[in-house]
Formats: sequence, structure tokens, C-alpha cells
Amino acid sequence: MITMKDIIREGHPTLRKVAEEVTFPLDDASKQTAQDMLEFVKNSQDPELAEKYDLRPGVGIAAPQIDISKRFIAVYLSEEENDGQEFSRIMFNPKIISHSAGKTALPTGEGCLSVDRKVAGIVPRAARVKIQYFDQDGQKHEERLRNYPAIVVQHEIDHLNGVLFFDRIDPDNPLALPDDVELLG
Ligand SMILES: CNC(=O)c1cccc(C)c1Nc1nc(N2CCN(c3ccccc3Cl)CC2)nc(N2CSC[C@H]2C(=O)NC)n1
Ligand code: NI
Repeated sequence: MITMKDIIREGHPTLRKVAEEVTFPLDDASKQTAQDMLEFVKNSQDPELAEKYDLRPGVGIAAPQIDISKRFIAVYLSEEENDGQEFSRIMFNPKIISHSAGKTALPTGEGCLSVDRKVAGIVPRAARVKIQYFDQDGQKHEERLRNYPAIVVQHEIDHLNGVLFFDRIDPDNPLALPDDVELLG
């Protein structure tokens, strides 16, 4: 199982690399790793398991965060966190194919499992995105996302491009709310 010791932290060069696309058919190692990543995110949200294995809670993780510079992510939002509908995905070669002009942000800023410090500030992201990704069988999917799932998926896709959430905070006015940004309510 993946634990915090497997997660690389700010300053590790892999976090700033552009990750490589995966090719299909996937090797078994990548399939297993992706499943372990989804399990980690779920475990991290379980108070007992998080306590037992000293896991920091998260709703998403990207392969570069466990020092695998490949383009795949895992996201898990329980129905409590996502307006009554569970959102659970493993995405290979995810990409944003279109997005709204309007932006959104988490009112309390963002955290990251690879950043061991609180960085206050608004992280503007597209409010709605149309994404394309492949599942572990190589099937192509297209999905429109909004609200929390859209924010989390953009945060994780950023990791595939060597971007960290605080890169998107306005250094001169971190807490300012830009006109075109609606806080997620
Ligand atoms: C600096 N202020 C803050 O961090 C911040 C501060 C307050 C609120 C939010 C909402 C903040 N922001 C933020 N909180 C989260 N969690 C809230 C707690 N939760 C969780 C915790 C316990 C059980 C189950 C769960 Cl679900 C896990 C997820 N996650 C992210 N991000 C940014 S997008 C990827 C995602 C991620 O997984 N990060 C590790 N941001
Ligand atoms: Ni992160």
C-alpha cells in the first residue's frame, strides 16, 4: 500500500517535470500502481486508516507524486464531499479539451500532499472543464466536470505538467478575488 513515505515533496525534481504519456496496452505495474493510488486516496479519508498509517487526507493524487513521471491520476470524492454523488476515477493521459472562461476557486485555498506547508491564497481554475482520458483498458472517455471535481482534476493534471497549486496564486495579492473568479460555495 502507498503511504506518506512514498510521496515526494516540494523540491524533488520529479514534481517539476512534464510526465510521459502512458502507452496501451498498459503494463501490469502501471495498472497496479494506479489502483494503489486510488486506494491511498480512499484510505486517507478514513479516520481510522489515516490515523493507523499516518496518512494526510486528500481527494486526489498524481503518479509524479510517487516519483513516477507518467501521465495518470486518481481522484476520489465520497458522496458527502460531492453533493451526494460519489466521484471515483483513475485517468490515464487525461487532458482538458475545452474549458469555461469563468473561473472558480476553493474559498479556503488549496493543499497538496507534496507541499508540507500551508500556502494561503486563491487558486483560480476553470469553473467547468471538458476532459478526455483513457481508462486502464484503453477505453477513451470524455466528461464535463464542474465544482469540486473540476478543481481537483485540474490540480492533479497540473502535477503531470510540473505545476504546483501555489504557482497559480497571485504573489502580489494572494487573497484577492479576481473579478472573473467565483468562489466554490
Ligand atoms: C490551505 N487551505 C486548505 O488546504 C484548505 C483548508 C480548508 C478546506 C479546504 C477545502 C482546503 N483546501 C483543500 N482541502 C483538501 N482536502 C480537504 C480535507 N479532505 C478530507 C479530510 C479528512 C477526511 C476526508 C477528507 Cl475528503 C481532503 C481534501 N484538498 C485540497 N486539495 C486541493 S485540489 C486537491 C485537493 C487535495 O487532495 N489536496 C491534498 N484542498
Ligand atoms: Ni497536489
